[in-house]
Amino acid sequence: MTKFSANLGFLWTELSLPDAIRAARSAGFDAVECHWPYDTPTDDINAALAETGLSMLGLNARRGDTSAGENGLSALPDRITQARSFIDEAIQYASLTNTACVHVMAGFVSGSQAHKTFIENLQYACDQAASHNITILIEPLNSYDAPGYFLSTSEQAESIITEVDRTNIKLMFDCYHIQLMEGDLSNRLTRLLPIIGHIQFASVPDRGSPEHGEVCYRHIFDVLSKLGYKSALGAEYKPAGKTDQTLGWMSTLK
Ligand SMILES: O=C(O)[C@@H](O)C(=O)CO
Ligand SMILES: [Mg+2]
Repeated sequence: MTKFSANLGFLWTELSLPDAIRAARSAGFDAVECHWPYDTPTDDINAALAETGLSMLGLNARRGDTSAGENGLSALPDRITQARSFIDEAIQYASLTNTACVHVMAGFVSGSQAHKTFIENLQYACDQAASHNITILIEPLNSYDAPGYFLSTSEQAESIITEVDRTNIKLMFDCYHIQLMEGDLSNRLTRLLPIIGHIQFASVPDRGSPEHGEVCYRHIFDVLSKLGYKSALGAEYKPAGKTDQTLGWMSTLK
């Protein structure tokens, strides 16, 4: 039976994070994950997790000045100090909430200096995270939604992971982004499984609930089940309306 994690960056966004955790439990999710939880005290998160019995699978380091369009700082050569302070903050928050993974975002930049900066910041993040048993994730984003984002394909992520050369760095394989950029999801999931730390999904191309669109998630989840993948899959889609009214897929895709 497939397990699902509710991505609270997109689902139940009208609720506070603790109440969204409770809503995810009531809806039958097996775990939760979020984007940027920093306005919520860790005690409130922990109370909701304890009450529901759910665990938090992942959170993101801050992205920088989002009003100026920033989307991560970790590959920006002139922002290393701030990028590392966001990494420290994310690891601290994850450690206090027993969160398994921290997603470190690269940002809008390109070139060899950016590549070097991203590698070194990721090595820093992995070394800080190791003693807390936290895994660092990197996620390729598609170039329709995030044009100019430094990391855009699973192939680039694979070579970065090799170069970072730490045991606690993995790929966040978001089927939505990877279908838009590269396709061939079944073969790619199979080949990349050893370096995958978390999987997310949404319909393609509209990033809605997963029962429609060009990807047959029934097939993808069967592939993962045959591969022995047991971790909860992250439902990271933008609900059309109230989240509770978009969950019909949960019973058919279980
Ligand atoms: O796919 C996404 O957008 C997310 O997983 C994320 O972490 C923020 O960009
Ligand atoms: Mg994602």
